[in-house]
Amino acid sequence: MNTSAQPLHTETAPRLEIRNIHCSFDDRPVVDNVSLTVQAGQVTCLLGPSGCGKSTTLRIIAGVEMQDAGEIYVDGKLICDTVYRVPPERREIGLMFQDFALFPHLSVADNVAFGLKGTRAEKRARVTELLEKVSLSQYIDEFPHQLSGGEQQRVALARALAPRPRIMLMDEPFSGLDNRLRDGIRDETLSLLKDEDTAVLLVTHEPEEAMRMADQIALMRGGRIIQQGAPYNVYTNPVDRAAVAFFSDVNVVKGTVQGALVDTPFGQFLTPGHPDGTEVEIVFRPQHVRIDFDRNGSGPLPTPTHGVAARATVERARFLGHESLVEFRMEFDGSIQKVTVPSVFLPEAGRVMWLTVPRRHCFVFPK
Ligand SMILES: Nc1ncnc2c1ncn2[C@@H]1O[C@H](COP(=O)(O)OP(=O)(O)OP(=O)(O)O)[C@@H](O)[C@H]1O
Repeated sequence: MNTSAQPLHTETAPRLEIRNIHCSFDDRPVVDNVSLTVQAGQVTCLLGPSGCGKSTTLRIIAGVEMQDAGEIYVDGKLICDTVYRVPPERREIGLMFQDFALFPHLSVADNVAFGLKGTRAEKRARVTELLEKVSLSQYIDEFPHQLSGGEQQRVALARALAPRPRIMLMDEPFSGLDNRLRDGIRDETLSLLKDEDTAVLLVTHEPEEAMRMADQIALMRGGRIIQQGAPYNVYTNPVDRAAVAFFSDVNVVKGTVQGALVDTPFGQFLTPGHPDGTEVEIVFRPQHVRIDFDRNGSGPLPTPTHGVAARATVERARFLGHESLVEFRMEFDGSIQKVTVPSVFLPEAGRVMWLTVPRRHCFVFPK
């Protein structure tokens, strides 16, 4: 039996694991019992609204902020708890922030070589390799002010990746970029990160960015991770109404539980686990509502798989470029429900129509 002190499960250990991290400022918990893992070659996005504690979590992992409780492991080896602490420069972590702050007096090559060790030739080879990967070889001897914002961002990425960090921490790295540049740079960044097999923890407040970049999303609110999983699962199995609303507009229909069922104009919904009298909300997204034309007051033909249709009147309709947004006033309670249609659909105000929502796209939450 091997009795020497070995790190636990190194073979299968995640590249980065944080366990039960707490951090308070002036007795106010800002990071509250946060645990997550990131595998090598994977991108985990810490997604949440401004002020929810994302950057503080990243700074704790980088070692520039100290947690009040909890541990950080890299490849199964403890690198930081409240007693033991590997200093930031020895954590093999690459950092990339929104203001990617290249050194203005250094050439592109010297910026990328900045954190590198080894001979001149070894450094030159790594710089050349990375600049090729970010398609900037022709700028090797230029200075940062001679490059566009997108090019500077790619140099910053090459600089952060040059020492082959075990982990990359990225804090809103694309938010300073022009909208039209962003998608292309995100995709290039993603393929380079995968190529380098580093583990990436990326902070963002933009759901589309997280959906585009992440293998795993950790949804954060008020210092806590409220849901973690693959983007598809987080989007399609939200834990509460706010989790739905974080990714898209929402529609809400209210009801009261009676015998594990709630009656709504869209038919009855099962509400297992909610006692009688509980007020619940049926939440659904505008893109999941189906519209049928009124056939002289008789409504659509019954289509049980789509659910029950409810009558509504067009309040207004707008074309948004990639879709049309139609707002309906519901006959049953006068509420406004939104529907998006992925084409030009601009019915006139006052027109009566029928709305149906497939059950699989409806979420039932206690109010
Ligand atoms: N050093 C500090 N001292 C006191 N309060 C702090 C400190 N650092 C952060 N905070 C507070 O902690 C909370 C979380 O900040 P943090 O920067 O982690 O949030 P965030 O989710 O990254 O938000 P944003 O996207 O706006 O940066 C904020 O209310 C912030 O004011």
